[in-house]
Amino acid sequence: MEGFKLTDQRYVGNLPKIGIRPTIDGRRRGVRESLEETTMNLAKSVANLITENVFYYNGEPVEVVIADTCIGGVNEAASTAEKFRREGVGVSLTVTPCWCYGTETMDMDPHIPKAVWGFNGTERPGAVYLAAVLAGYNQKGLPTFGIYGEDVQDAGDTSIPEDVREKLLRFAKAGLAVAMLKGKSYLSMGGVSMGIAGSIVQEDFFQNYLGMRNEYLDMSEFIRRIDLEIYDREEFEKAYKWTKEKCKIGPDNNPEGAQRTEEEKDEDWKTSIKMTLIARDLMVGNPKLKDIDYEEESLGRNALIAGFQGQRQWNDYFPNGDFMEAILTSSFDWNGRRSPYMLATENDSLNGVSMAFGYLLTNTAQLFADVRTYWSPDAVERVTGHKLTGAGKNGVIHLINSGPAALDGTGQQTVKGEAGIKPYYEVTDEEVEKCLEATLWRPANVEYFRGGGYSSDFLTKGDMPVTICRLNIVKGLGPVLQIAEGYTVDLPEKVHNILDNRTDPTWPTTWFVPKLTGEGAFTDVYSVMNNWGANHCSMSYGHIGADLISLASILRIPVNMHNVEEEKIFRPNAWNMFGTKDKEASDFRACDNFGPIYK
Ligand SMILES: C[C@H](O)[C@@H](O)[C@@H](O)C(=O)CO
Ligand SMILES: [Mn+2]
Repeated sequence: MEGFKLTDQRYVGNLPKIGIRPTIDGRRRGVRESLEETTMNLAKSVANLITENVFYYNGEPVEVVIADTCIGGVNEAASTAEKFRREGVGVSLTVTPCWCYGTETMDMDPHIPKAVWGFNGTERPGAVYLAAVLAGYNQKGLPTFGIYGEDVQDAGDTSIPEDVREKLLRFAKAGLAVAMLKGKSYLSMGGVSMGIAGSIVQEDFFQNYLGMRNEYLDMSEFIRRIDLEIYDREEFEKAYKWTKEKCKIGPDNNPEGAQRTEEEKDEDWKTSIKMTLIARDLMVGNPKLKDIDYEEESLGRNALIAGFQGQRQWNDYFPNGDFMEAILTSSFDWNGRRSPYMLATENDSLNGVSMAFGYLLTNTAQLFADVRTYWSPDAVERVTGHKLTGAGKNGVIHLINSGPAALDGTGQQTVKGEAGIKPYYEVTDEEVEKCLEATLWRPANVEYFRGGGYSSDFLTKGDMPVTICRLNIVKGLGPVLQIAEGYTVDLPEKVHNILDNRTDPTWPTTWFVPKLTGEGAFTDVYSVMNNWGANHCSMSYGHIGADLISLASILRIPVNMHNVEEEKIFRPNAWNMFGTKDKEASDFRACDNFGPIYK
């Protein structure tokens, strides 16, 4: 990102780097000398590929560290490991064009995601090393991705073929996501929301699978901070002014007698803004709080992910969390564009993790939603008189929740000339305005939210490639991930209005259709809905199913349902040893065998 300045160093410590390990045949007096330059050049071209294509959440290019020397044996392997520790390397990528000594050159750190690229040449046997070292990794229980290009290259060729490039980048992104999660917190603001199992925080899962810690607070902390004005008061004034200018208040849908008064509504608006400031400060701290003598509060909880219970106790008495959730999960606020915060509605921690997966792989805002209704073509026709055609012809799934989805989900940003969602550092000021313009803030439904508040109401533009995913936990099995790639759909206005009015029209709607494969859970649209494992999903822009699969495999989370093309599936080499015909079943066996990384 040329000219991009780091504005937002929100987590404790440095961001994890990617370490490159050029391995070499250790024999001096001829062999090693003849290979030094080629091997180091290979490392350098992989480093360039990564810094040009992989970015941290804040838009900075990912930092790459190359071993000081080629690694010809155990001494150099140990020095490299030492350097990587010193430099904060979180992902390891070994490259070689030649034969080297497998277990003598391996990276033995069990907590660092690993891949090896064995150059496909024949003058020197890089592919032979690849096979030998992967056998070593498998034998030692250190799952490692193997990268072997399909076409033979000439010795000394430093170009990276397309298939190799795709795998290197997929691994780099997935590995980095794993490294980014490690050491961060999930902050549970409140307890279990309305009996939603995802808001029962499973500590063992966070600790063993993600390397994260769990932090908790009671929602009364919001009251204390509101009453004692423990937030940046100048920022509050700025935010209030901004929202008055930019946030369009929509019609009140409550029956007349039940509507909140204008004074109550203005107070709700102010409280909603304060909740937003407070939730953010609770997650990541705010140096400004130290200036007003709240030094402890200024530190925050190092939370990469948080959840807000809201319903019931809070929302029964105070304004709901919709404004807070929608603004924090978006790519902008009154301070301008900034990276989104992963804040799960209803404290659904498992959906919060699903959001974080999508976010860390793409740097884009995620849409938290209820997977509300499958509308079959027949049901739509019965209710609206309209026969669905085009992308929605096989039926549509209504994604809608009580107003927390990121405003980026309006689809008002442009990617290659089409509607899309971009990382905040690529979003333009004009696109921010368009997202705000496409959103109405509707006085909350007071039957559900007795304390009032404001729900964001928008309709997602159609034709965007998107992926929904969801992490579930099954007793005895552990975590499982489900993934559905598909598209957002435009319905005729009249049809949308009739269907939307059957739910709560004050909430944001996305019409979603999965890509169908005609098999299993993707036989038809109904079967996707019918196989969804919980009430929520997280939606990410783009078809990122293959990236999610690679990420899940590093975390040893099996994928129980996906519609990703077989040729894009990329998992550690060991997975092949659990069976090659039925990849879904072998994934379960491999994950079970290796178990969570941080156990
Ligand atoms: C208002 C309702 O309680 C909604 O919040 C409810 O449908 C859900 O979102 C459940 O996940
Ligand atoms: Mn919900």
